[in-house]
Amino acid sequence: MMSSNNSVDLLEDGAFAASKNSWNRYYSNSVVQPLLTDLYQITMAYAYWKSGKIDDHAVFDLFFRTNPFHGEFTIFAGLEECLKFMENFHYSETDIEYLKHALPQGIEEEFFEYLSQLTAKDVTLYALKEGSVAFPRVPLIKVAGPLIIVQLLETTLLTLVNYASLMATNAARYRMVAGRHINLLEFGLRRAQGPDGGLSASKYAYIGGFDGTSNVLAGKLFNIPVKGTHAHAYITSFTGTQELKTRVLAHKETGDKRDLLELAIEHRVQLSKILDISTEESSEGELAAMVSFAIAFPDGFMALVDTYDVKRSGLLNFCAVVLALNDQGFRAVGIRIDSGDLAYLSCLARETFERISEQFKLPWFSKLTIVASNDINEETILSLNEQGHKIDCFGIGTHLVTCQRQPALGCVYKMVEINAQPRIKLSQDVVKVTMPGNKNVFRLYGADGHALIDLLQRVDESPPEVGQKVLCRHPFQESKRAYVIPTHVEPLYDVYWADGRVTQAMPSLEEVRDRVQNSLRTLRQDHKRTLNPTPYKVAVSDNLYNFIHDLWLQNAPIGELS
Ligand SMILES: Nc1ncnc2c1ncn2[C@@H]1O[C@H](COP(=O)(O)OP(=O)(O)OP(=O)(O)O)[C@@H](O)[C@H]1O
Ligand SMILES: O=P(O)(O)OC[C@H]1O[C@H](OP(=O)(O)OP(=O)(O)O)[C@H](O)[C@@H]1O
Ligand SMILES: O=C(O)c1cccnc1
Ligand SMILES: [Mg+2]
Repeated sequence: MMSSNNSVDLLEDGAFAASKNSWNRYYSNSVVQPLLTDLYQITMAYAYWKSGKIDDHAVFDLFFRTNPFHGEFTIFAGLEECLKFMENFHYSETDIEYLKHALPQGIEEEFFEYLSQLTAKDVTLYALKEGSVAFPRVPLIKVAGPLIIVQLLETTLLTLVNYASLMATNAARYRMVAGRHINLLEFGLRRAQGPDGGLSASKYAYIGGFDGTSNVLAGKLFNIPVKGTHAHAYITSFTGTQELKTRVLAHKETGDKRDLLELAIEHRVQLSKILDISTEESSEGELAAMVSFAIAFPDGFMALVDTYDVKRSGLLNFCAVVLALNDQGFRAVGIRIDSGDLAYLSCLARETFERISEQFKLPWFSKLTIVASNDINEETILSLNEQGHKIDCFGIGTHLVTCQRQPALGCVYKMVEINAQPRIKLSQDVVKVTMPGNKNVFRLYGADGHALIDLLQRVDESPPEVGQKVLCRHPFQESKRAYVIPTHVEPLYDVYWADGRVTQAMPSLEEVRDRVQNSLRTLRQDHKRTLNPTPYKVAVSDNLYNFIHDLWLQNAPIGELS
């Protein structure tokens, strides 16, 4: 397998270890700026300003209502990017010029002066830890501060959290079905929703549990391992062995030079008898391509074997080149299969490797890596697992990065309090009713150590205590209640932004990636299974329950029957 460090077998050591530097700390996506918002945020800002609401203090919750992919959990991601946005929040001179032109005529000049001085310094942002599992209705982020600025943050925060969390969740689901020991590579850039979608996909796939990406810029910016093989074009660019300009490869230790093509042809004759495949059927162009690729990367030789016919051509040519490389002291890495029945072909390839391994007394030959790609999704992996396969690594693009099964996570940003007065948004649809007021969230753990329930409380309530009975209520169904005696209580919020600066040391991407797996481990298996998972409970305290329902009654108009 190839990497940016081509002298290293990447499947062994993983990352682009040459540089421990991450550009990520300095990289801030220049598209993420205050004008990356919906026009209505700015028109509202003017109307708030004009109506004297400049000193109003608001609290907004950012949350989703249903888990994606018919699952019962979501991975929260995107927080670091939100904080970078808060840090850089400032309208430039050209932004103001543009707004003067784009907003309706008649806007007072003083408003533009106000905007030009506006920053996020008076805002406080609370959030769950990036990479932790999260559930519907629990605010992932809570933002408090002057109404105008807090409102102006809405769209940008949502765009930073929605796709990031969806993507990290998708990746974590692929990791769950693939199991811990399979390598997962993200190959989606060409299919992603534009360049920014592609870059975000690589970052959040890694956080969600992928091992690397083919996206080189993501590798540089986020210090994610970059990995890859080659395309069919490399094979089809050769029509015959006469096209090989270089055939010589020096022995890795002795420096003794041999013609790699000649060695490969000799081995191919021998192998054709062992494997009972005629050399007539195998492609000369494919052999030439493999020999030339092996000469370019003798330590990381990896080849696509499905360009013509896996059984009759690709595998035979590949194994011949691997034996030729072995003559010259090099150990190949493996194959990629990109079409056909991946279960059958991977078993066939493994069997072939095992036979050769035994015949030539080369134990490592049986362990050559088998990479599979081609429109793979969660269901394909589950089905391959059921059938039995010998794949070591999946290369996944389209379904992963476009989140084909559910292309958006419906995070929303709702006002829950203004000037210390709670606000509730009513709806015919009960799941759309907001949870009013400034709230805190606690995760309560059960006797077996698993997370049992998330409990929302009003901020002025005292937190639940270990060993003390807590009444947990369904937010909308009066009869649904339970007592919980937690063995551990985890407050879910930390303050991440206050007094104009980031208030926590930000974890590295690796740490966030580890948190995803650790956090998922706290969930019971039945919440995580693919088919009909059990919903995780999100409850409110008795106090919050009564508060919501009193407010609901106060705000719901009484109808008249006639
Ligand atoms: N054993 C298998 N079980 C379930 N799904 C599989 C298996 N093998 C491959 N698949 C999936 O089946 C689909 C096959 O794709 P498709 O019908 O395009 O065939 P193909 O092999 O790519 O053919 P072509 O060579 O013509 O491109 C892919 O999505 C692939 O991931
Ligand atoms: O299938 P995905 O999950 O998106 O993975 C990435 C795909 O991109 C590459 O080829 P491409 O699809 O461009 O061409 P191909 O279909 O002819 O292989 C690769 O060979 C994979 O098939
Ligand atoms: O390196 C690969 O094999 C690769 C990269 C991108 C897309 N498909 C395959
Ligand atoms: Mg394809």
